[in-house]
Amino acid sequence: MSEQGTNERLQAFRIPSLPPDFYYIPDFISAEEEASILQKIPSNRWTHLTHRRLQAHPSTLTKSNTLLAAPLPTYLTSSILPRFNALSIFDDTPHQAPNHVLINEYKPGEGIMPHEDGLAYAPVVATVSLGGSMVLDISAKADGHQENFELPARIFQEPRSLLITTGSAYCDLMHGIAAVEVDEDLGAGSVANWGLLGDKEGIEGMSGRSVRATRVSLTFRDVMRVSKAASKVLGGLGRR
Ligand SMILES: O=C(O)CCC(=O)C(=O)O
Ligand SMILES: [Fe+2]
Repeated sequence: MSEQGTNERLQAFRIPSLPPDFYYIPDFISAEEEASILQKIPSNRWTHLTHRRLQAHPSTLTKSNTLLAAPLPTYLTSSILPRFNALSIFDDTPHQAPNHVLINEYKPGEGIMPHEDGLAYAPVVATVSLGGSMVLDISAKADGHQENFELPARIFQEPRSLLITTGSAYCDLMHGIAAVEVDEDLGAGSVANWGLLGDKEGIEGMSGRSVRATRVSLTFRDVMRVSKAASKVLGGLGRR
């Protein structure tokens, strides 16, 4: 996101105290939209891993990290893409729009090891959370210098929220989710996006604890390398 692309509205959601280019927006989608998306995720496309299950739309990348061009399903785009556009989130990526969505589902006690998302994608991830809350742990890479910021840090993601990770936050940091059933010690001093949360009171009422429920995340990305070959073949067949 360039300075021009980053509009005023987005600046209000920047997570202070962290390296630049994390933005957190609570209540990005409505409860009705959340329920509708959850209900439309196909039950027969999951790949099961030890600590989560996932599916990729429109498809998994090839071995050379190429996306075979195909549209995203409309249930993932109809309410969400116009809002991304209004915030100029993908204005500076090669295709100026997300072309790939990874859906991850975590049951209580599941998580994902610290990692970085790498070079197959433009350095912008927009993550919509559905169903449950959890803490995303942010840490510096072993070789990274981030003296001005307090790392590791924690970002609390509520259901229906959007987290944008871009710029150096994408390139220089790692993220992971602890495999726990309860996130603890949540408060103003320990959660980087505390001031931006939609429901701090709910956490305070639980003395800084948040019990995990099943969480589904939609990670929207722009894959750099796209092949039109497959769609040409299919289009050609379709015309016959
Ligand atoms: O579920 C999330 O929010 C994180 C998923 C993730 O890091 C990934 O798919 O690369
Ligand atoms: Fe990731």
